[in-house]
This record gives sequence, structure tokens and C-alpha cells, in this order.
Amino acid sequence: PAMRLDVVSIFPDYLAPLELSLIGKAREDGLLDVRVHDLRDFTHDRHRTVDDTPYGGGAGMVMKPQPWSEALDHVLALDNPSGARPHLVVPGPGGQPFTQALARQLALEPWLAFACGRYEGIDERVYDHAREDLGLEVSVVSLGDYVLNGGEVAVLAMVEAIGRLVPGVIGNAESLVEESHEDGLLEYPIYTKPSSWNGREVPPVLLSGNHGAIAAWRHEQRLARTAARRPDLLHASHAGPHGDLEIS
Ligand SMILES: CC(C)N1CCN(Cc2ccc(Cn3ccc4ccc(-c5n[nH]c(N)c5C#N)cc43)cc2)CC1
Repeated sequence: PAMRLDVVSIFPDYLAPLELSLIGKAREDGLLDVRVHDLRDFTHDRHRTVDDTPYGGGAGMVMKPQPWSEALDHVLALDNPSGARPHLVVPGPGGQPFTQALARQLALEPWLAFACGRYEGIDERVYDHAREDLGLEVSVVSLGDYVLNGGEVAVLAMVEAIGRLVPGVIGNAESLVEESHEDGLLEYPIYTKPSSWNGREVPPVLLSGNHGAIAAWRHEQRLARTAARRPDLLHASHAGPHGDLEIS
């Protein structure tokens, strides 16, 4: 059965890229069932109001609870005779880090719903309502320690990271194995034809056909790159037999 992904946003067109390329093909293949909903369809005033001023004062606007409540009801009712429940994922600057590990966990779920906030965020009672009245698991997740204007960009990234882990979405599953962040080291340098380009040669070991030497060279390169760019990812398990980090 396809994994179902619902996204609610005041900018549904922001999610149009999900119809393209990999995710688009997975949708055609019936592997992913992606539905985007416009939050403003769940407002009833002439101006289709989704926000208002914050109680207690402060800068900016807060997203009103009622439209979100109606949008969630709509998502839960749509094509859901069994009354199944999605895991509600809400991007937020203060969320738990979105990591490859979390992407792998979420890729195992049959149904994810994403709430894209804007302004200063969503009235807190929506989270309480979703957990306590709708019985949803709710996770607030952050892409990283930088500030975006809303959740849409985060959802595009999360849907891509999660979607590509769904069996069948990526053609050769092998390319999923040798990924950076899968075992904590960054990726090695990659090359393709021609072997000599612009006066620059491909490292000869890669043309040698000596697969042991190639694997050793690649591991060495991963350690060196990780030490240079992400020393925080290096820990004891990557040390060589002498307990040192084998970096030439
Ligand atoms: C007044 C003053 C003291 N406030 C102090 C706290 N600031 C926090 C604040 C900042 C921006 C936004 C804009 N925004 C609305 C919905 C939304 C969803 C995700 C993200 C988001 N940003 N960065 C990520 N990695 C994200 C993810 N995932 C941002 C979002 C919302 C909230 C806001 C200003």
C-alpha cells in the first residue's frame, strides 16, 4: 500500500515541486499518495483570515486555531474509512532536529500529515487538540539552527528525505546504502568520464581495478573529509587499530 502524505499550508503552490521528478514518479507508481490542502479553504470569513494578534503582546501574528482544527478534521475524514490516524509532523524552529535517523523512522509510518505554519507559528491549543482530542502523535521538527519564514521549505526537504527511503521510490536501492550520514562519515570524492579533463586526472587508484585498494582509498578520503568539515561526527569507533584517527 502507498504511504500517504498530507500537507496543509496557506501556500499550497509552494508544494508543487512534489509533483516533479522522483517524488512525482513515486506518486505515479502508487508508492506515495501526496495530498496538499489550502488552509484558507477552512476559513469562513470574507477575508479568509488565518491569523490574529498574539495574546500577551509581542511582535508578529499567530495562526488561529479554528482553521487548523477544521483542516485536520478534513484530512482525517478524507478517504479514511478505517479511521486510521496519521503522525502529525509540524516543522518549527524550536523542534527536535530532523536527522537521517528520524527520516528513517518516519519512512516506516503508513501516514504522515504535515502542518506548515507561517507568521510566528500556530496557536498552542492546536497541538493539544491534535494530541488529546484527535489522538494523533504530534512531532515538532526543525530542519536546523537557522530561521525560515514558514514550514513549507522544511516540508519539501522532509518529504524528499523520507520519500526516497520508501522501498521502490529510489531505483537501485544500492545507492541508498553507501550514503553519507548512514554510518556517520561524509562521502568520498566521485569522478566520471573523461579520465583526463582540463589537465586534471582522476586518481589512478580508481582506474586500477583493484577493489581492495579502491575501498581503502575511499575510506581514507571519507575520514579526511569528515575530519576537515565535520569533526563533530568523528568518534572513537572511527579510530584505526592504534586508537588513532587514520588521517594522512
Ligand atoms: C518575537 C521573537 C521573540 N520571536 C522569537 C522566536 N522566533 C521564532 C520563530 C522564527 C520564525 C518563524 C517563522 N515560522 C513560522 C512557521 C515556521 C515553521 C518552521 C520554521 C523554521 N525555521 N527554521 C527552521 N529550521 C524551521 C523548520 N522546520 C519557521 C517558521 C516562527 C517563529 C519568532 C520571534
